[in-house]
Amino acid sequence: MKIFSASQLQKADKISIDNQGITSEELMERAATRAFNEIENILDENKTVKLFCGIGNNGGDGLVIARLLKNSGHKAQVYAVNYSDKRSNDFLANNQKLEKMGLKPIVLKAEEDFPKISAEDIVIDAIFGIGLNRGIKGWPAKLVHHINHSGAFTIAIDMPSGLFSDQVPSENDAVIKADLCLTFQGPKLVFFLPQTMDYVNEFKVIDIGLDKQYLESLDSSYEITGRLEAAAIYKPRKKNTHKGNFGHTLIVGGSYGKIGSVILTAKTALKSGAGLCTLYIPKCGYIPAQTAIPEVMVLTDEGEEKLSEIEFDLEPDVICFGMGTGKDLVTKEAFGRLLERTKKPMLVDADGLNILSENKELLESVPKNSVLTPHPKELQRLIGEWKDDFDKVNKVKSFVKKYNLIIVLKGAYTFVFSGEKVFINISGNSGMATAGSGDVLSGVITALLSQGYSPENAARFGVYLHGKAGDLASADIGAEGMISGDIANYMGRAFKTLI
Ligand SMILES: NC(=O)C1=CN([C@@H]2O[C@H](COP(=O)(O)OP(=O)(O)OC[C@H]3O[C@@H](n4cnc5c(N)ncnc54)[C@H](O)[C@@H]3O)[C@@H](O)[C@H]2O)[C@@H](O)CC1
Ligand SMILES: [K+]
Repeated sequence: MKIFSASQLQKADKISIDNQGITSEELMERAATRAFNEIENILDENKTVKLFCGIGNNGGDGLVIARLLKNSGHKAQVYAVNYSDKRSNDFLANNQKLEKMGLKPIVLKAEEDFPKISAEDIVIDAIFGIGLNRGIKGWPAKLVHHINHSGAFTIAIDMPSGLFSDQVPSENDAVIKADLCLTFQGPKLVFFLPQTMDYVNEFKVIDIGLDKQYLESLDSSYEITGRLEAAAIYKPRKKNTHKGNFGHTLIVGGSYGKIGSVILTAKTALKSGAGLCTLYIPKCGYIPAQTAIPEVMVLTDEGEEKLSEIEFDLEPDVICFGMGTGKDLVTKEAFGRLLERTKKPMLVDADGLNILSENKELLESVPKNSVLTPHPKELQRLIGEWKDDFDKVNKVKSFVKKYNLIIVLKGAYTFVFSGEKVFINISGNSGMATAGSGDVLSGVITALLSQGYSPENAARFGVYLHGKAGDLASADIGAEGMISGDIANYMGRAFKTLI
């Protein structure tokens, strides 16, 4: 699923109206009716709905919803948030229809007019949608705070009012905090960025029937990775195969006290379908690794406690480097030599990334199309500071183009940057914020690379599977109870959900 900008959606509205031979009022009726159907599904008859309508088309949607609520016998109070006297045509048309039914919106013009909102009420926010072009100021801003402080379950129509679709609000801007956002046609980029995601606790996409062909023709850098997209990438195994078909992964990492990290990565690689897996670790890790995973082969470095040479006599299909290595000079130098010798795309994580950040000249030697998996702090060390999330996204886009790499930026929504594209993953949960979760992610992506997935698909699919395995683990044992080894243990079941 592509993510469209506000201007693309506004244009798609117009084109759909023309192609379908309908009026904009009819499109509004369709969009708002579908939103109403969702609202009705979760409405409890005893609840009072307080609808706050702006005076543009987002407000028009609110008025349609008010009419439908009244028709189906719900208790609804409708307020027109009169921040200006320039009402849109479709707002006016729907206001008339509502008045004909004997329901006249109460006009709010100042703070004295604000109604009491109790925590038991349901608020529908139809004040501003994608037409927002400046921060909300004055008494409407106070109304937004009044709604946010009420404790009422708040449903935003299309966008939480005050949230821009293409910029981060400033600290002084008033923005609705929506428990649920019913968003038209597709989610907006700001729903996924760390600085703005908290305004949308949950969102549901309402298909308002815009012209499919036109939408498909639109260019967008941003795409969602959900179940459908993951299933399209998945290549089920053929019957006539042997372990050699699924590749040999070499996982290089670990140091004294941090052998667990590479063990987790290797275990996950095997549980994600890698045919063979060899661990390359300092000597001190030999017994723990052999004991923890009998299926893995273990090679040891000359170094007792840290990697110092990285010499091996095998031809892996993919090399993964960096978890638990530390950044010692001998390790850095051995990593540099490994990069020089490696031609196939590899995966670099954790201290591997920190070594690259401290020795930027090494970035030129990272094989093209390699996958780097930083968390935000590691990313900052790699690319420098950013002003806000939009600036960060642009900086990462330039970085991946400059070095021909793929960046997996880990977070509540993990972003995969590849060429012009940014893929936003929607599986996963807060239980995955636990030690070693990143080591597991490296394991699954490495295993997919070894099985012949392209680096972009391996990154995108691996991130999805990692999140899905986390969701299955959380459903069974709870977000607090799960540890990263559980994510590895649920990997097979994550694949099975795609069959
Ligand atoms: N035919 C269509 O175009 C459809 C539009 N729909 C709805 O229409 C919405 C967009 O409607 P509009 O373009 O009328 O815009 P909004 O309803 O979001 O905003 C109304 C107007 O307020 C003004 N404004 C913006 N920021 C302001 C601020 N901070 N303070 C005061 N005034 C401000 C702008 O002039 C803007 O056009 C969508 O989000 C969606 O809810 C849907 O009904 C689907 C169909
Ligand atoms: K809204």
